[in-house]
Amino acid sequence: MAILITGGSGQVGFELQREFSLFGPILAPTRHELDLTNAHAVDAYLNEHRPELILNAAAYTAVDKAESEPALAKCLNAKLPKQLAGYAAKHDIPLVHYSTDYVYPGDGVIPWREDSSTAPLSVYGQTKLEGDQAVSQSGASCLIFRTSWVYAARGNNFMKTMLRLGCEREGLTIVNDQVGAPTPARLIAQITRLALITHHSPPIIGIPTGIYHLSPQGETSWHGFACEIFEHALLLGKKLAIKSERVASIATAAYPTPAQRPLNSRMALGKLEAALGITMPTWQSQLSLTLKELYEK
Ligand SMILES: NC(=O)C1=CN([C@@H]2O[C@H](COP(=O)(O)OP(=O)(O)OC[C@H]3O[C@@H](n4cnc5c(N)ncnc54)[C@H](OP(=O)(O)O)[C@@H]3O)[C@@H](O)[C@H]2O)C=CC1
Ligand SMILES: Cc1cn([C@H]2C[C@H](O)[C@@H](COP(=O)(O)OP(=O)(O)O[C@H]3O[C@@H](C)C(=O)[C@@H](O)[C@H]3O)O2)c(=O)[nH]c1=O
Ligand SMILES: [Mg+2]
Repeated sequence: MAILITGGSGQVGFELQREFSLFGPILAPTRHELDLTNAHAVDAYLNEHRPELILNAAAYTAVDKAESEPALAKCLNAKLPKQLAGYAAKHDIPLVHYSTDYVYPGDGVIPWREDSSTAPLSVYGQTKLEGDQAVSQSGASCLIFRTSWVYAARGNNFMKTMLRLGCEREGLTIVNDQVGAPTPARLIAQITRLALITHHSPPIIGIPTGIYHLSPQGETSWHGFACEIFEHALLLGKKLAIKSERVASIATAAYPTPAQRPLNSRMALGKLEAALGITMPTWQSQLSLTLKELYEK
C-alpha cells in the first residue's frame, strides 16, 4: 500500500513520514521531483504511482508573502487539494488534508466550532478556505484537520525564531492580543494515524469524515508562547541573552504586517476528542516534549 505524502520536507510532512513509515512504502516527492503547481505533472505522478492513501501536507504557508503572490498561494492551497480530492474520489481512496485557524474571522473570544462561519482576513486564509471547500465537495472520503500555530524541532517556525532571537538579543516585543494554541507537527501526525485504520488495504478513515479542529488544549498569546519557550529552554540548561523582564507585550496594531491575522484563534476540540475517545494534551506539555526533542537532536 503506497502512501503519498505531499510537502514531505515541511514540518507536518516530515512528521507524517516518520509516523507512517511502518504502514507501507511512502511516496514523498521533493519539489525537484514533483512541482505541485504543475497540474499535468501531478496527474501523471498519481497515475504512475497509484497511491492508496493521500496525506496532503503541502501548502503555501508564507502568510505575509501570500498577499503579493495570491495566484501561487491559490494554486497550492486551493487548486492542488481540489485535484488530489478529485483523484481520491475517482479511485475511492482516503484523503487527509490540513487547514488553519486563519479561515475564521477572529472576532470575539468564543472558541470556533467546525461549523462556525468562516471569513478569512488574509489571502493565505482565503485560499486555505477554498481548499477546504473543494475537498469537502469532492465526494472523496476525507478528513480536514484545521490546526493552528504549527511548530516542530525541524523547519521554520515561531519557536525556533524565538530561540534564535533569544540568543542574539536582550529584548523583544511580541504581540499579546492574538490568542490560540501552538501545535507541534508531531502531534498532528500522531492524531492523523489514530484517525485512520492503517492495517486495511486501502486504509480507511476510522472516524466520521469531515472537518476537525486539531490542537493541544489551552490557550495563550504569541507573547505567552514566547515567554514559555524561554522559560523551558532555561530549565533545560540553555544559555540565552534574552532578559525575561525585557520580553515586552505589544498589541497587534503596534506590529504592522502585510497580512491581517485573527485575534481569536481559539478552536473547540470537543468534536475530535469525542470521535477518537481521547483528551488532548496541554500546549505546555507539548512544548516541553518538542524542546527536549530539539535539544536531543
Ligand atoms: N505552519 C503553520 O503554522 C500552520 C500550518 N497549517 C497547515 O498545515 C499544513 C502543513 O504546514 P507546514 O508543515 O507548517 O508547512 P511548511 O511550510 O513547513 O511545508 C510546506 C511544504 O509544501 C511544499 N511545497 C510548497 N510549494 C511547493 C511546490 N510548488 N512544489 C512542491 N512542494 C511545495 C514545501 O516544499 P519545500 O520544502 O520544497 O518548500 C514543504 O514541503 C498546511 O496545510 C498548512 O496550511 C495550519 C495551521 C498552522
Ligand atoms: C518574530 C516576531 C513575531 N511577532 C508576531 C507576528 C505574528 O502576529 C505572530 C506569529 O508570527 P509568525 O510569523 O509565526 O505568524 P504566522 O506566520 O502568521 O503564523 C501562522 O502561520 C500560518 C501558516 C497558520 O496557518 C497559522 O496558524 C499561524 O501559525 O508573532 C511578534 O510580535 N514579534 C516578533 O519578534
Ligand atoms: Mg509564518
